[in-house]
Amino acid sequence: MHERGLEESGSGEACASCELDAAGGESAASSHASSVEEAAAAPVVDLAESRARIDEIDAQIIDLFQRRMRISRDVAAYKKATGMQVFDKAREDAKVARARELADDEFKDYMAPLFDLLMEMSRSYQDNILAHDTQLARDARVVGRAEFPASARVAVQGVLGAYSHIAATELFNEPEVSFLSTWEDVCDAVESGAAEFGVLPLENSTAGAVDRVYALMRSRGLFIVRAATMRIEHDLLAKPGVSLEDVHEVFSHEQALRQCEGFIAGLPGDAVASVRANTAMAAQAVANSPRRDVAAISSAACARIYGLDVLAHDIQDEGDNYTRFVCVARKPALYGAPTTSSFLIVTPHIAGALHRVLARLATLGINMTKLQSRPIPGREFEFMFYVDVQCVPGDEAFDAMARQIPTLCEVCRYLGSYEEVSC
Ligand SMILES: C=C(O[C@@H]1C=C(C(=O)O)C=C[C@H]1O)C(=O)O
Repeated sequence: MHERGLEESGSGEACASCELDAAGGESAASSHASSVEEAAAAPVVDLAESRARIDEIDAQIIDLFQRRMRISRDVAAYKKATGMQVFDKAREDAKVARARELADDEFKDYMAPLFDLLMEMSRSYQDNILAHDTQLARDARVVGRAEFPASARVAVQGVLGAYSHIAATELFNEPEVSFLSTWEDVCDAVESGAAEFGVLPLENSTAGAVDRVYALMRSRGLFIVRAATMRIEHDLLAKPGVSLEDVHEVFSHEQALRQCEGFIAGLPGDAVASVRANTAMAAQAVANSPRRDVAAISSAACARIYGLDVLAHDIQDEGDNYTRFVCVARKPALYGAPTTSSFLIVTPHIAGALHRVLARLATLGINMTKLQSRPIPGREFEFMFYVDVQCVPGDEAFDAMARQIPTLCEVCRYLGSYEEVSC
């Protein structure tokens, strides 16, 4: 009964545990190995022979699978002619329930994952045949290739020496930088054309996602055209001649202060932490202060800009600290050698909706490098997802994905394809 349907003709295919039953009078292989003597007495099933039998069955599975998929093709044609959706939940639920009924008790629980996979492949095949012309596919078709510009008008939030400014100078050889007060202002400048590009921090390896920047990626129509990961090295800066013993107050951005708590606690002069809007402003405040007992946690670049000395270098308590910045523009473009694409999706609020998206990426052989969930404003307990994948327009996998993934989502917005650089 173990190979019901496939072996109806009774080709003599026997079950290994039945053979053991016959030979040793026991039903489970594990009990055969319960003692050394019994294990020695038990007949060992030949591995090569078992594998040869598995190979034979697999050949039949392949044949049946292909027959099933060819029928799926007919179903796709029917759905195209009648305008029916590819996914039919009621039919799939009934199929899994029936498979559980047909399977022996021992194998019932394998039926749902087995049929989920079979039906996912059948749906993927149908979606491919239907070649949906989605907005994502249209956006990807028009995105052009170009060299990344060496100089440009670039907007950043903060002041001279802020990490976003350093990122802008790493991304562009000769940026003409404008310093704005907020990330919203940076997006406004890019949208209005006042700046060609904006540089925004998207995530930090210790502090996590920068929620407000993610929200802007959703609400604004901007595209990522490059990403830069920068190792953040926090330094302690003070006026020339000030020593570690003199420091009684340390200025910095609250995240930097948190990342250097242990260092501050270990300072000889019982120093207290004092929050500033950002690390560059902290350096500026030390430079402008008449006091000689203050220091700033900031960057080596800010030491040069504000005429301060580096009292201690690389002072964060824990290992490496990276921030990933994105360079955004009004239009998508493939600059240099892009490898990563980002998009934002909202899946239907039903069981398995996100699973179907992830399964489709797996079916298409696409490597997903990020999945970030954020609440949808105004919709309680519903989430949108930011997805990064390792393929770009023009790749066969991307083009298939662009036609298929939007059909599984309520919203699927392309956020751009870009090269990832480190600085
Ligand atoms: C093949 C069909 O399309 C899809 C795939 C199914 C399958 O592979 O069995 C079942 C339902 C649909 O989600 C169908 O509608 O019958």
